[in-house]
Amino acid sequence: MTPQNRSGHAGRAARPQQTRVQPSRQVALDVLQAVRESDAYANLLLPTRIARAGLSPADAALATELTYGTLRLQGFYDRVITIAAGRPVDRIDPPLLDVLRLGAHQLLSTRVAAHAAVNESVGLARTVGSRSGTGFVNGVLREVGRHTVEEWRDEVARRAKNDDDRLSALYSHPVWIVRAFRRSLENEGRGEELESLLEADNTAPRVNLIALPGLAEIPDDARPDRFSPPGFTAGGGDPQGMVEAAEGRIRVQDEGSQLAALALTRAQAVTPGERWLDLCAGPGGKAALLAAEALAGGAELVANELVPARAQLVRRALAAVPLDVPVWELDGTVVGREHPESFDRILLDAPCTGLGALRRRPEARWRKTPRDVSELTALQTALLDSAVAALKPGGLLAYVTCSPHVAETRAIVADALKRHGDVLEAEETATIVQGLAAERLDLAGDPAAVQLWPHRHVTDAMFIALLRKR
Ligand SMILES: C[S@@+](CC[C@H](N)C(=O)[O-])C[C@H]1O[C@@H](n2cnc3c(N)ncnc32)[C@H](O)[C@@H]1O
Repeated sequence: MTPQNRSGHAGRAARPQQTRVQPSRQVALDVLQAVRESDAYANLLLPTRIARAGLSPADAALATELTYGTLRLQGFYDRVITIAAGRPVDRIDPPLLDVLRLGAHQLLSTRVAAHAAVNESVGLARTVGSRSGTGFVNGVLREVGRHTVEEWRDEVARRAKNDDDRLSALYSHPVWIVRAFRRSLENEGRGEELESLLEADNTAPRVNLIALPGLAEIPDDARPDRFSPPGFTAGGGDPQGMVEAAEGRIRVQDEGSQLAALALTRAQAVTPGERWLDLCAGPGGKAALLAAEALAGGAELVANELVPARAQLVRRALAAVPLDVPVWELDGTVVGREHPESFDRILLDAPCTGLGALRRRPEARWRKTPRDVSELTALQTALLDSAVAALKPGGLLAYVTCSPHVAETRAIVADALKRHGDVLEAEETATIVQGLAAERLDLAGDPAAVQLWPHRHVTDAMFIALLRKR
């Protein structure tokens, strides 16, 4: 594999053919740049950019695939680009690196013809940098395109420093995340599933929907979820159209999130007049499901969310349910002190690293650091203490994260059980979740908690632990 030894000021390169950049590639590049430069969230920015560019549905789908695919496999593409360019990626102009990543994705992971991928990338390079950069991009991508993805995988693996580095490179996850996932799987005696998990994280998630129980029905032509009774994927129809037509009574929601909320609401029969609290409710997906379940069972619900803009989203989500749900904007860590022993059931869907939702937030893996874990675990502990204080004796608490990191999951719960051992006990969450699921889940590890996985359950990696206050 021949590195490109040019300086990046490629006066010597053959002049690439002039091309008009195809708009979906321009949109993808704009989003990649915004993600890199201003920490934008691809899932929020992409729809706006697609609308602004007036892309057709086909072009919008291409822009989405290019953006998400490039962000997911960025770690692998960077290794390839390093070899092809003969220099580490941190010595490549960042705007040109965006173009190279997007080009490498087209060459190695799509059916885009190689000449189109290279020419379009050269066109994009022209829009972002100096004229000299176009020759560099042309040379590097021609080298990338000279080998198949399998050959690149072999080469990248051959150069890896150790096995964690190999997995990190091939599956495009930072090493610390590879190690965190391994630890969590080993904790369940399933360490051998690591590569399947890493691979599943690089697969686009299905758009999963929920028909809020008692308020909407799963459409006849839909495919019901395997596990969550109100969950489904759309048959032939457009999921977004379905959501709009149902005015919020049908919503987009991952199956794992549905199971987490249902674990709390269906763990035992609801006594009318029960008071429920969703302590960290924004943006309100689980709050809407809790509200529907509360309405059906005659319970009351309070939602709380610290961030006012997110509290607004909770109000919007709750508008679909004809139940009066107050939305507080309190710091959840003080709710226990201000409202002691006030609630029969509490959902603590804690702020977390989100490492369990990397399929849908592709850039998150490059942003999070181990330091985020330690900051979040302190907050998770404080929120859990507050939730325990706010729970009535006999009440039930669901501690939930969309992260499988042991420090954010089993360690937080074990620590709380130790500190509140006089009043708090673990429920057999696995039995409860199996009891409500439409089909038996393949669960492993300590049955006091449930860890869902993208590779095993095709859900986000949600963690659910039910705790009872004596
Ligand atoms: C994982 S999200 C909750 C997701 C939500 N349950 C849903 O299903 O849509 C965690 C939320 O906690 C909020 N949060 C962070 N710190 C908080 C605090 N101290 N008190 C209350 N909410 C907080 C965040 O703003 C975020 O909206």
